Amino acid sequence: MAQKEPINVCVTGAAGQIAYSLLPLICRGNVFGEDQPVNLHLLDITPMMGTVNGVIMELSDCAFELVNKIVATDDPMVAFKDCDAAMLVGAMPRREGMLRKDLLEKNAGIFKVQGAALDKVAKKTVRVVVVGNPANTNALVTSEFAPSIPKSQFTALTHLDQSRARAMVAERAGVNTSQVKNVIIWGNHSSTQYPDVEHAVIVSADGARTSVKKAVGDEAWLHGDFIKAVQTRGAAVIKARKLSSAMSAAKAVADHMHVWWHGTKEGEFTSMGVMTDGSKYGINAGIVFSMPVTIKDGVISVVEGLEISDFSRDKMRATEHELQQERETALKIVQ
Ligand SMILES: NC(=O)c1ccc[n+]([C@@H]2O[C@H](COP(=O)([O-])OP(=O)(O)OC[C@H]3O[C@@H](n4cnc5c(N)ncnc54)[C@H](O)[C@@H]3O)[C@@H](O)[C@H]2O)c1
Ligand SMILES: O=C(O)CC[C@H](O)C(=O)O
Repeated sequence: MAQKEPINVCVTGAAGQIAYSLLPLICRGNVFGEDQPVNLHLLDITPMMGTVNGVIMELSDCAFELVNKIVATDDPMVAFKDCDAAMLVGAMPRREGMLRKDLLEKNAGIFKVQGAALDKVAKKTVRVVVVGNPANTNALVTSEFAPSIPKSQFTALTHLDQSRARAMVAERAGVNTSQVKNVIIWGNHSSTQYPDVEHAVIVSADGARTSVKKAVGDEAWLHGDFIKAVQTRGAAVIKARKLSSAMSAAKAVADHMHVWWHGTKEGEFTSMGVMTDGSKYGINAGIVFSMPVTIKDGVISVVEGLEISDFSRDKMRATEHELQQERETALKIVQ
């Protein structure tokens, strides 16, 4: 069988923690497929290039068969050249005691520069996932500065929140995580996000579907401690590790891009931050808001027509409000 042409995959923040767990997943074929060769474009800032070279030495020592070429650079114009996929990880993580606002001030500028570079040199079909926090608003900034690339190509990572929610539900219901489907993350990758199980199901080995509500049988938990635990899980990891989540974040980035590349399964949806156009679930236009989506042939479509309870509506409003405020602050910073 003829070998596939390599695709160009950029990972920013290549010297950092998340990249260290993410790169092996890409190189083993866990993201783009086990038959898909990759040219890796690794971007970091100038002082980190020594570390990036060490990472490249290790990648070489792994002898990954799918790696065709590796380019290491501190120049976004080189990193994004002809890119098919861009994983924008590089940004400062929050440490204990830091506020979200502090991160916006520190990181928004990075995404202005990278958006402008993507605009000039990446393929117009490039699939971008923004991981660096605040991920939703950084995705918005990236897209603002890349006007020649369709807004549909910019997404923010909320897959980690989805995985956290599925794992918590699975544990509570006494089932395997793989059985928990269609949990939705609405809104911001922050403590206002709304992990919604009102449409979620547990699928048994014979294909029977039971609502999560029924399987868990504890609405007070689902409406209370469960939501809080998902919303604050990132902070809990920082408190315990004294470092931001990295292994789980890398797995989530890989899963996010894998589903974008290969599509969602029949009857299933996944959540990601997408640019709003004002026509879905009453959420205002112009923010990157996590929604349930299906994906076919690389095209992301928001799942429409889900019934939204008053409880859900209130939670969605709160996270929408936070994103609108972040948007205002960010656009002032990068103007
Ligand atoms: N969305 C999510 O679910 C999620 C989950 C975990 C972490 N994060 C975020 O991901 C980001 C990275 O986390 P980490 O633990 O890998 O951090 P890290 O500090 O270990 O690594 C970040 C890397 O980015 C690099 N960097 C900084 N500015 C850059 C620029 N302009 N261009 C390219 N690279 C640059 C740094 O030099 C560093 O090597 C943080 O903002 C963190 O908060 C998001
Ligand atoms: O900074 C935070 O509170 C969260 C860090 C990271 O995004 C995560 O979800 O683990």
